[in-house]
Amino acid sequence: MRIVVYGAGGIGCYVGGRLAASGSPVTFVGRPRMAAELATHGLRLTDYLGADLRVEPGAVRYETAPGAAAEADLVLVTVKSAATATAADELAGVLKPGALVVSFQNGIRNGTILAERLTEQRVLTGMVPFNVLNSGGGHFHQGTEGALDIQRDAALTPYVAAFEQAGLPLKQHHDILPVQWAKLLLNLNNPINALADVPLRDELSDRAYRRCLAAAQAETLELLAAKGLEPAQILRVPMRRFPMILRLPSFLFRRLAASMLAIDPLARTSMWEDLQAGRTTEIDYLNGEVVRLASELGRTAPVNARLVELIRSAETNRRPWSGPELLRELQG
Ligand SMILES: NC(=O)C1=CN([C@@H]2O[C@H](COP(=O)(O)OP(=O)(O)OC[C@H]3O[C@@H](n4cnc5c(N)ncnc54)[C@H](OP(=O)(O)O)[C@@H]3O)[C@@H](O)[C@H]2O)C=CC1
Ligand SMILES: CC(C)(CO)C(=O)C(=O)O
Repeated sequence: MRIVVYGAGGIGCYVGGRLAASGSPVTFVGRPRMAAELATHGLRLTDYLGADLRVEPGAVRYETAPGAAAEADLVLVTVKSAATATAADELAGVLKPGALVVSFQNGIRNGTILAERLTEQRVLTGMVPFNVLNSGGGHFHQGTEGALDIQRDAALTPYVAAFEQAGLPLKQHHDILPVQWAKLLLNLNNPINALADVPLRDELSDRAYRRCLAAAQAETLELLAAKGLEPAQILRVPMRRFPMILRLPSFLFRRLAASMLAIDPLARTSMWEDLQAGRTTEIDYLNGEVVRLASELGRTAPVNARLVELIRSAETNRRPWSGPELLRELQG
């Protein structure tokens, strides 16, 4: 039952690391920079509940060539969305027929991109609800709560115990699409956090940034209603009530939505990390997905479209946006 993590960065090292720390045979496939880091430091996996686990350098199997996936029974795909098609083509050249492939990525279409290219394998869609902070030196920290969500499938049965053992139980769903859209509603905050250039907790404590997110979510919820798709409830409150809660004055928000601010003080979004590292972001797969949905319905999504444009421009020319400034821009 060899597990391969394909695209082992923040999420891949954390999820694969916890599986390895609890005794599962895991091979990581990723970049030479990460291979060197883990060869020196090994892995340290911590979480908001106080877990502190280690995988010693000699026990981390980190490879940089796709061929390392040839022996995989289960592949966890954890590349960013823009890299999915290339990863799928590489995997198609090496995987055994019948191998199980799971996308643990944000966005809606990664599972489809994988399935189109991996016709001899079984592809499932998963979702990671929590934040992982890559602190460097092989240390990955889960900063928020949540179980791994995944499309229900009998092929998962041999792996359920391993994930349970790793402290990452799988929550299986008959229909994963409403779960993906619920997560995407939260990820609409990724560009706002990346443009704000502050930790998530500071950003969500600022009502102007929250109103930006509320506007992006309200626009998306209307489109989903028009499409007849009800997002799943993945947090304590139904998704459709989020915009109203986000718009509350800060003293009320802190009182009524304390759990939304229960985030590691250093945590930021994966899109902030991309801008920081000078990489192309996932904006086309997040807010861009809303713009696509609007056009499919013959409508527009001006708030999300503007966020796409602002991130496109920040990919080459970055500067921090204050809350009121960003709100004016989105209302404009
Ligand atoms: N970080 C977080 O807190 C969360 C992230 N997510 C989602 O999880 C997914 C993964 O995110 P995250 O872990 O942050 O991303 P990272 O960028 O940290 O990790 C992905 C890694 O895969 C590498 N990679 C890309 N293409 C290949 C390839 N063909 N072969 C081998 N390695 C490759 C990347 O290298 P390079 O950069 O050089 O291309 C990078 O090191 C995303 O969809 C993200 O939105 C979901 C929940 C929370
Ligand atoms: C968990 C969350 C919403 C924030 O870290 C995320 O998915 C991301 O950063 O991409």
